[in-house]
Amino acid sequence: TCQVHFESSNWKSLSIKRLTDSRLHGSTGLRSGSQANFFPPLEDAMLPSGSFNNRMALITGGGTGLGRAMTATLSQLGAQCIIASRKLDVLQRTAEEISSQTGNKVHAVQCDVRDPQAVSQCVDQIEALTGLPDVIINNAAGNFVCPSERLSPNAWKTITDIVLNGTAFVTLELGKRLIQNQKGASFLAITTIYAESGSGFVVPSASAKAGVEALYKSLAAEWGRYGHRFNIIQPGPIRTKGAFSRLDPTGAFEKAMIDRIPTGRLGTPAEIANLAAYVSSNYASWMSGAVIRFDGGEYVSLAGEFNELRSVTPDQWKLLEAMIRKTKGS
Ligand SMILES: CC/C=C\C/C=C\C=C\C(=O)SCCNC(=O)CCNC(=O)[C@H](O)C(C)(C)COP(=O)(O)OP(=O)(O)OC[C@H]1O[C@@H](n2cnc3c(N)ncnc32)[C@H](O)[C@@H]1OP(=O)(O)O
Ligand SMILES: NC(=O)C1=CN([C@@H]2O[C@H](COP(=O)(O)OP(=O)(O)OC[C@H]3O[C@@H](n4cnc5c(N)ncnc54)[C@H](OP(=O)(O)O)[C@@H]3O)[C@@H](O)[C@H]2O)C=CC1
Repeated sequence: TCQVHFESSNWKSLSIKRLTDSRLHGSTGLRSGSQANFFPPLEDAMLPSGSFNNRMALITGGGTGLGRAMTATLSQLGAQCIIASRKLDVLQRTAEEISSQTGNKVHAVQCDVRDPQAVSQCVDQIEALTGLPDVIINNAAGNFVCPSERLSPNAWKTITDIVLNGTAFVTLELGKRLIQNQKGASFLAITTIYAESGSGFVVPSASAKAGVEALYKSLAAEWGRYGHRFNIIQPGPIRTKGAFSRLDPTGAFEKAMIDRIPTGRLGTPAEIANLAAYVSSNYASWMSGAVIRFDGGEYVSLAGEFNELRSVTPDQWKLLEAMIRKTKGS
């Protein structure tokens, strides 16, 4: 039976008490993670094979993590891919591995997106290798958790240069050349759910990702006339070495994240790769200016003022309901 003593009628103190009381914690059966069984991730490519035949795709940061997964899916669906980032050895290894699995060529091009000259040279190289791409995925990013009072000017500049300026340099350089060549394209930016809400402890990333969203929504309006679509995916937490080593270095944060995600689990790289492939494909040719949150419900879970009441047990609800019903008038 439930042994909760109500010291006040404040539901928040009740909820916090429950979360820290191990005798009660197991009793709801709701937060055990078993709800993830309702939402199993599917790992195979969703679109028909050949959906990207004769199409060229550029994926920045395509050597690792989510960019690598998107490259693998696009390549499997027939695209010729170009992956670009700073570490050529990592890019070459990924390119060879994916190519050998899919039979479609993956090119590795070194590029630091913070440097507009390097971006221009990278696009020269791409033009020579494959011609201008039909699909551009701005996925490269930098981030780390840090109290804002500890950030140096260079720390701020490093993150905002990669995320906002890097995305702008790649997008503008390719956009101008595509316009000159009268070629249409799909642009996709990978942001994050806190681009919308802001978030403490990742302030340069939050500011830059919000800027990326403004850039993409603005260009969706301006460059439709040139045949360009611009869309945004905001992922929730998906385990990658790059993200988790910098945002949850001890691993202590992961359980709390899973507990607040209504689907009871992290996302997988293959799931976001399927969504990115759809958004970048001709099946989504009417989609532009869209912001797609892909987070298992984490954002709304964090936002709702009363969502902590999930941890109230049925017995506790009986008590709460009796208290509420006893109230007469205001
Ligand atoms: C758990 C996940 C849940 C949710 C995820 C949600 C959103 C995720 C968003 C993401 O973007 S995840 C992707 C993360 N991936 C990466 O960050 C990969 C690339 N990152 C890097 O290469 C580095 O981490 C980098 C961003 C710091 C850039 O490397 P670079 O070599 O160019 O920089 P420096 O090492 O020279 O540092 C520049 C500048 O920053 C200061 N700095 C670096 N780390 C920290 C830190 N941890 N705390 C405070 N400051 C830091 C460093 O000191 C330099 O400043 P100064 O010159 O010293 O002033
Ligand atoms: N994983 C997650 O939970 C979430 C991820 N995201 C977003 O997903 C995207 C991928 O992140 P994820 O795969 O997790 O992390 P990774 O660290 O694996 O990916 C980041 C990529 O960006 C590249 N990169 C970093 N700096 C530069 C630069 N200056 N020039 C060119 N490329 C650069 C890196 O390659 P290199 O080091 O070779 O330059 C790396 O391949 C990012 O936009 C991130 O913000 C958003 C929300 C959640």
